Amino acid sequence: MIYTVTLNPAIDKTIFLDSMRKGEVNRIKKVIKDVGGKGINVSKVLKVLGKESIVLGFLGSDNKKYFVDFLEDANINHDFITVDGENRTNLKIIELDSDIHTDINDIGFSVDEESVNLLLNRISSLDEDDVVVLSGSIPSGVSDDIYRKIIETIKHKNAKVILDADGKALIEGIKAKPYMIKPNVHELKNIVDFDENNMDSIVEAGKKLVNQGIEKVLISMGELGSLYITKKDVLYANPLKLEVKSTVGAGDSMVAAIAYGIEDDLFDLEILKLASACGACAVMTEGSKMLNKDIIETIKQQININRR
Ligand SMILES: Nc1ncnc2c1ncn2[C@@H]1O[C@H](COP(=O)(O)OP(=O)(O)OP(=O)(O)O)[C@@H](O)[C@H]1O
Ligand SMILES: O=P(O)(O)OC[C@@]1(O)O[C@H](CO)[C@@H](O)[C@@H]1O
Repeated sequence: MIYTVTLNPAIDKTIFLDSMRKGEVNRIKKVIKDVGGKGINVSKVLKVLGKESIVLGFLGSDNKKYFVDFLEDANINHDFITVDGENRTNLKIIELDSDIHTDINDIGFSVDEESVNLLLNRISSLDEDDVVVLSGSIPSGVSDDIYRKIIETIKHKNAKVILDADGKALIEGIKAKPYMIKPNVHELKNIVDFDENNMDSIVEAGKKLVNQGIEKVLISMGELGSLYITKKDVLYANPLKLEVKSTVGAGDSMVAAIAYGIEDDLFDLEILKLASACGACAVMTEGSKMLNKDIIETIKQQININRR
């Protein structure tokens, strides 16, 4: 089974306006709302790909129904620990005149120690060979080394953990040597030093992490495509020229494809192809709405993978 963990779910509120004028009243032209949070997004894409998963994590009691109704309508399994407070609303601002996209992510609820222990217990009961996705920011009250603790709890069971985090959560998390990580270039900068304008230097940074014991590193580089680095191989996926509707969830869509590929024992090349198609499809989709499987299949045919 694939488990996704979302410690800090979010309602993604995408607002469209002509341009943002600081210090003035700005009028919104259009709003869309989606149920989001990185792990939840991964489970949404897995559903589209035809794969079952279970969403774990924390869910604030105040607006819990909005999330539960969405997940149940979409037939996505969930088993959250309910905590006091409200799930955050993250603003995704799209300025139509300049096509600038800005994210303003809220802090979210605070979690008590008892709830953290309940989650750790729930995760410790996972089965051998499960695939576990740990992604997104850590709410207040939860320590920065939570992902490290979770990985240490389940690693001996042969569970394969994919970690997609930023800052201290990533720095701490990689100490437990997850099976795979999916940093973007900015996140990678937090853990290794390299020249982001030089592809060879980015590859070397990925290799350094593989040599430290992380088996696979997928580095997403936005409009420049992505690199998939293992002990045996360095694969590069060319980007496609796309109409960018929203990059929100592009990384999560790649992570979903990786989880799918790991569970189905796909070759790395196939995983990267599917991940790139899912990432591209997310970019072509408004907000963090559910992707379309036919579009993913069509895009997959256009992805070129080169060995480096
Ligand atoms: N502007 C773009 N044009 C074409 N493809 C893109 C673009 N932005 C993203 N992608 C595709 O989506 C993948 C993931 O994007 P990105 O590197 O921005 O992930 P991310 O920063 O983790 O995203 P997020 O945190 O918003 O989910 C890229 O590797 C690429 O395949
Ligand atoms: O604040 P975090 O947890 O880092 O990121 C949260 C978030 O930006 O990630 C998803 C896109 O990847 C969105 O659905 C959500 O709003």
